[in-house]
Amino acid sequence: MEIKEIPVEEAVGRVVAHDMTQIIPQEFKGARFQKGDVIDSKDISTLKDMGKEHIYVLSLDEGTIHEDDAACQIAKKVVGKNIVLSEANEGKINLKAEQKGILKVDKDLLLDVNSIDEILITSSHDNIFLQAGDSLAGVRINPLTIEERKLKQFEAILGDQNLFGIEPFVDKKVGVVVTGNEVYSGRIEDEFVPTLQRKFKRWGGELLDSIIVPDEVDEITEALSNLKESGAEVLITGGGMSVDPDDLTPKGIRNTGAEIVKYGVPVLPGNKLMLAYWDGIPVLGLPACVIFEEITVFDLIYPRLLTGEEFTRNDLIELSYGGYCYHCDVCQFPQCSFGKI
Ligand SMILES: Nc1nc2c(c(=O)[nH]1)N[C@H]1C(S)=C(S)[C@@H](COP(=O)(O)OP(=O)(O)OC[C@H]3O[C@@H](n4cnc5c(N)ncnc54)[C@H](O)[C@@H]3O)O[C@H]1N2
Ligand code: MOO
Repeated sequence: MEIKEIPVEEAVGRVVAHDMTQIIPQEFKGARFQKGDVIDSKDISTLKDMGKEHIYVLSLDEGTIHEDDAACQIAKKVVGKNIVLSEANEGKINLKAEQKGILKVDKDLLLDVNSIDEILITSSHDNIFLQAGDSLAGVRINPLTIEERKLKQFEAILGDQNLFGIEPFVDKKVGVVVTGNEVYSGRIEDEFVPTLQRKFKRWGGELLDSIIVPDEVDEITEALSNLKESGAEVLITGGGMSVDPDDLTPKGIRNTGAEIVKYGVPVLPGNKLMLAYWDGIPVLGLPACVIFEEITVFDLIYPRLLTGEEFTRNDLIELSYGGYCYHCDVCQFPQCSFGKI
């Protein structure tokens, strides 16, 4: 890389070799141009206002690329669907969510591409919930200029894959079966439906209908069947998931003929959750801790179900790492370690 003096009129597209200060009394004092900035046509007049007839620019060696251009090229290659890119600045580009959804990160590939020292790609966690406009990752070029061969090396590792994508939400109709003799008989007021309504507001989905049944296996199975018939796209049961003789909900779900993915998930709170699929419809058996705790395993699984993701037994086992909630005084989820793999 070489430093050259050139007339400002010839500076468009060239790279500034050092910071250049502008002072406008009562208005501005600072580096109007910084080392590494690329000059565009609008900048010529500003440079003249600053008294510059000539400036120092960096001349790129053959086979090298400016940090901003390289960051742009790389950022475009690593993004999949529903992600937008910021402008390049100081060799860095931020990636943001174009719409609400679940972030998908190819973690292994992320580690592979970061084996090139000149390219630094930083990511949020796989499977986190993002609102439109949320930042999720950064792409930075380490030196001011990077050799083209490093970009080729990066492309060879990436192939036709990408690192990041956002799976959008689809609002689904949810059928809820509340179980428990104490609720059915009216001894206590149901807390499941109000809790779930709050969760639907936060994550999405809408209540199709809810049915309260006693702790009777056949009644649980029949209520699920009725809600399925009515067009439920997700089925949820509340309560009766633990070890007492009256905890009969898992049996009620099994008796529908649904395929059980797993009963018992290594996440706290929420160990006693069951996930099954019944003709492709997810069935979630929720333990009663969901009505007591602010955030549980439900909040890790349900938003992903809204994207149409199909969970395997292994996906549920993977939740064990990071699946321990700290019960903070003020809950910051999802900006915390809960559910981060
Ligand atoms: N010895 C063990 N005890 C418990 C275990 C265990 O593994 N071994 N598991 C614990 C876990 S984890 C959970 S979570 C809880 C609750 O599990 P259940 O889903 O079986 O809850 P229930 O027995 O049905 O009810 C517990 C409690 O919550 C009230 N409840 C239930 N449904 C409603 C509702 N719709 N509205 C309001 N309140 C409701 C119910 O009246 C009980 O007071 O079990 C641990 N125990
Ligand atoms: O389903 Mo329970 O967490 O684990 O309280």
